[in-house]
Amino acid sequence: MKKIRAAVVGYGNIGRYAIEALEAAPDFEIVGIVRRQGNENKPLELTPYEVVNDITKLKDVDVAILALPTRLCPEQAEKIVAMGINTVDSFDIHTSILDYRTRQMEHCKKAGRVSVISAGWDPGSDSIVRVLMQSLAPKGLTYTNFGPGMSMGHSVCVRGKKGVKDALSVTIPLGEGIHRRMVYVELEDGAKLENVTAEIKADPYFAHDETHVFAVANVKDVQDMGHGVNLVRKGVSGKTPNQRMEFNMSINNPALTAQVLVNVARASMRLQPGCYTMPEIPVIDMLPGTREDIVATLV
Ligand SMILES: NC(=O)C1=CN([C@@H]2O[C@H](COP(=O)(O)OP(=O)(O)OC[C@H]3O[C@@H](n4cnc5c(N)ncnc54)[C@H](OP(=O)(O)O)[C@@H]3O)[C@@H](O)[C@H]2O)C=CC1
Ligand SMILES: N[C@@H](CCCC(=O)C(=O)O)C(=O)O
Repeated sequence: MKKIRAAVVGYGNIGRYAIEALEAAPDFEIVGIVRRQGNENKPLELTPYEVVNDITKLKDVDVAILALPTRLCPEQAEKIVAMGINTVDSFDIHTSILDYRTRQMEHCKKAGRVSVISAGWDPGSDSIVRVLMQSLAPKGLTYTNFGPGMSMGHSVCVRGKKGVKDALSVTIPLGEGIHRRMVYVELEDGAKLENVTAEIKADPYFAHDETHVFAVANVKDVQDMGHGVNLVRKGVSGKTPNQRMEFNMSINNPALTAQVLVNVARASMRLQPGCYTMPEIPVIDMLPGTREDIVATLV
């Protein structure tokens, strides 16, 4: 059977784990990796692969996994679908997802291609669980409690601030979906902690949560990629109250996110042209194999 030809765009945390997830998948082949620096200082583990600085240099790519900082995804998704290549990404600014989907829908329909956006674990697989739980108990309350653990979106956001060499943002659950942000920054020479703190607190990633910023000598010494979620809903099925449901996971953040990106890259090959979020995709299409085998074994 013809394998799905995937490219990975960006070789940071998610990019590295995306390569591993693609290598472990039975139905994918890696066409190449797109990096800002191209082939320069190619890491040893990428020896078997073509590394380029522009996706146009790779042949016959079916789907591009955008392992880029969230804020760069919309622009790249627009550019890459216009080349006739499907895209998947883990864009995680929840308040901007609908706008992004609306804009990317137009680009996908014009190009006759598919984008799956905001696919990771949150937004992503948690979004599917929230939709499912709400369908099981249509009236009620759902709480998404993260961590404690490293939020990659928040860490990437802080790393992009002036005066910051490296950063780690840890999410602390306070209960009922409320979180505290503990941010550890390695500052550039001459940068002032108070200026960096003010910039972080003003960013939409942090503006609505209690946030504390600390300077550390070396972020690598305090980093841990573990994270997790506790999703709970209590509500009413029909007219019957007290229905309580819960979903928990404790994970390596980039490994889980990359696995989901590979799953939706697969699903993208089976969808009609358009832009989708995860609850809009049949979950069965995220697995390799035939629908018949999956129905026979998992339904
Ligand atoms: N939805 C979800 O559940 C989740 C979403 N995410 C999202 O994934 C995103 C990526 O996270 P992560 O892999 O840790 O990020 P990294 O910073 O580790 O990697 C991003 C890579 O993008 C490339 N890149 C291209 N342009 C730029 C630029 N201007 N600045 C910085 N990097 C650039 C770089 O690769 P190169 O040098 O090779 O060009 C870089 O290594 C996060 O922003 C987060 O929002 C993360 C976890 C979960
Ligand atoms: N989008 C997150 C994954 C969900 C956890 C989260 O949003 C948080 O810790 O705030 C991330 O970037 O790590």
